[in-house]
Amino acid sequence: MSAVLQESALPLAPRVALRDVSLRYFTAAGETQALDRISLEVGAGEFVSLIGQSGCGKSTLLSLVAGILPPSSGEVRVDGVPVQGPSPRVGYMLQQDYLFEWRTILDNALLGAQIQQRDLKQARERAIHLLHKCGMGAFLHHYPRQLSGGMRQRVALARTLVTEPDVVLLDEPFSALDSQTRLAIADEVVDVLRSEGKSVLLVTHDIGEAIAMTDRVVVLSRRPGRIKSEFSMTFGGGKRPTPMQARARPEFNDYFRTLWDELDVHVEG
Ligand SMILES: Nc1ncnc2c1ncn2[C@@H]1O[C@H](COP(=O)(O)OP(=O)(O)OP(=O)(O)O)[C@@H](O)[C@H]1O
Repeated sequence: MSAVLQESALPLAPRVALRDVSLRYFTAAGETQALDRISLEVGAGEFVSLIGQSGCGKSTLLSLVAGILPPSSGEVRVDGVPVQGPSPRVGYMLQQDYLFEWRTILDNALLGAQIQQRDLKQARERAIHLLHKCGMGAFLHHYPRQLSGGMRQRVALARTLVTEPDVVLLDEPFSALDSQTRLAIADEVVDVLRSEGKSVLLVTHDIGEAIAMTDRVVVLSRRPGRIKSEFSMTFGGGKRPTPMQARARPEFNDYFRTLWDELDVHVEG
C-alpha cells in the first residue's frame, strides 16, 4: 500500500522536455547556430506555442522534438525517454497537407498507420471515427482535389491522429488558408486535440493564433534562438474559451500588446 502511495506521489515526467538544447547547422557556406541552450517543458494535455522572428529556430526546435534532427548539445525527452529518432508518440502536422491526390480521403488518413505497419482494421475504424470528428465524415471516398484547403487540413489532422501520438507538433498549420477559414479551423482543431488529450507544440507567426489556441506562449529571441520570455494565456470566467471566444475577451488585446512588444518587430527600410 505504502509502495503504491509512494509511486503515485512521484512527480510525472513532463510530456516533452528540452534541457539546455543547442543546435548548429553545418553547410558548405559555414556554421549557423540556430538554437542556443533552450530549456522548455510541455505538460500532458498542455498547448504551448512558439513565436519569434523569421529564422529564429522555431521549426528547428520542432524537428528536434520530432527526432528528425539530433541536438548538437543538450537533451530532448518525451515522457522521460531520450528522443533518438522519429517515434509514433510524436505526430507532425505541417503547413502543406501533403495529401496524395490518387488516394481517397480515408486512404490518405490511413497512410501513417500503413507506414507504421499497424493493425489496419483498427486503424481504419479509428480513421473513420476521426474523420467524422473532424467534420469530414461525408467525404471518406472523395479525393483531395475535390476538397477546399480547410477540408484538406482537417484530413491532415485526422491522418496525424490515427497513429495515436501523445504529442502533436503543428508547424504553421493554417498559414496556407484564407483568414476566415483559419479562424474557423482553429476552433475545430483545438476542439479535436483537446478532446483527444494531446500535448501540443504550435509554431506560428500569428500572435492572435498563439494567444487564442494555446495555454502558454514562448517567445524566442532572434537567431540564435534563446527563450526570451514566456506567458500563460489565462482568461477569467472559469472554462477556457474556444479560440474564437478568446479573441473577443479583453485579455486578448492585453496579451497581444505584450507579445507584440516582446517580438520587437522592425520593418526594414
Ligand atoms: N538544413 C539547414 N541547413 C542550414 N541552415 C539551416 C537549415 N535549416 C534551417 N537553417 C537555418 O537555421 C535558422 C533557423 O531556421 P528555422 O527554419 O528553424 O527558423 P524559423 O524560426 O522556423 O523560421 P521561419 O519563421 O522563417 O519559418 C535559419 O537561419 C535557417 O536559415
